[in-house]
Amino acid sequence: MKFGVVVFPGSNCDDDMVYVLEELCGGQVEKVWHKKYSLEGFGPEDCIILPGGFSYGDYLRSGAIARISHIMEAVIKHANQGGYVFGICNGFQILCEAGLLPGVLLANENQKYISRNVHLRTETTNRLLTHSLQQGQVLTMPVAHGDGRYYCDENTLADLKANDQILFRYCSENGTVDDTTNLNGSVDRIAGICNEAGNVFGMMPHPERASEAIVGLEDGRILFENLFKIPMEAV
Ligand SMILES: NC(=O)CC[C@H](N)C(=O)O
Repeated sequence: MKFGVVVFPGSNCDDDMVYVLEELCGGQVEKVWHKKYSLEGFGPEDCIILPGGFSYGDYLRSGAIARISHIMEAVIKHANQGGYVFGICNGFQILCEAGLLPGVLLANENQKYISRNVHLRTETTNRLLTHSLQQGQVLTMPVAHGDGRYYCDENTLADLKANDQILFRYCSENGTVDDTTNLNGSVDRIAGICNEAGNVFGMMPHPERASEAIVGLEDGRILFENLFKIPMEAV
């Protein structure tokens, strides 16, 4: 399997993604420009990454313009055929705008850009991205966003819970989720989710910025290593 890292005007985590997947994980990676109409050369066994950044300057609404870019038609097709897609930060925002994931990312509750390390509680290990973790395991990695407040209505939240689609919630160092872990006002402290089928993942924190000892944090690499087990049946 190989990875395609989509590059939009304003993406700024694409090189970090390529570095982690290629240099640290030993994977095969190709960048894919947003103006392409197809994902030619990629199959259902390949994983498409939507990296973080400020696609189209975050004008209109984060991810709202990227969602109508040429390449997203191909990404939606890839996902609908069962292909894996992983969106990080701005990538998560784009996946929600595109309807590949439920809900939306709103401006942070405090109306400020938040850039700091956070703790994440692993909510499920039944999904490819988290399969090697322990239920409740706490990971540490940075967030860097202005529009990170995950919102969905009550019915959608009930579905996310019932279908085991919540991957991570913001928590304290010891794994508790309470008022002190309300980072940005997200519904139920949600930091990352997947679709019902389990082939589309999105999260606001940045695992690619926490993937080697030299940067002080390594938990993020676990998530990328898990993707090398595509398809889920291979786990
Ligand atoms: N690091 C990022 O991907 C930034 C995400 C987004 N543009 C925001 O500020 O909310």
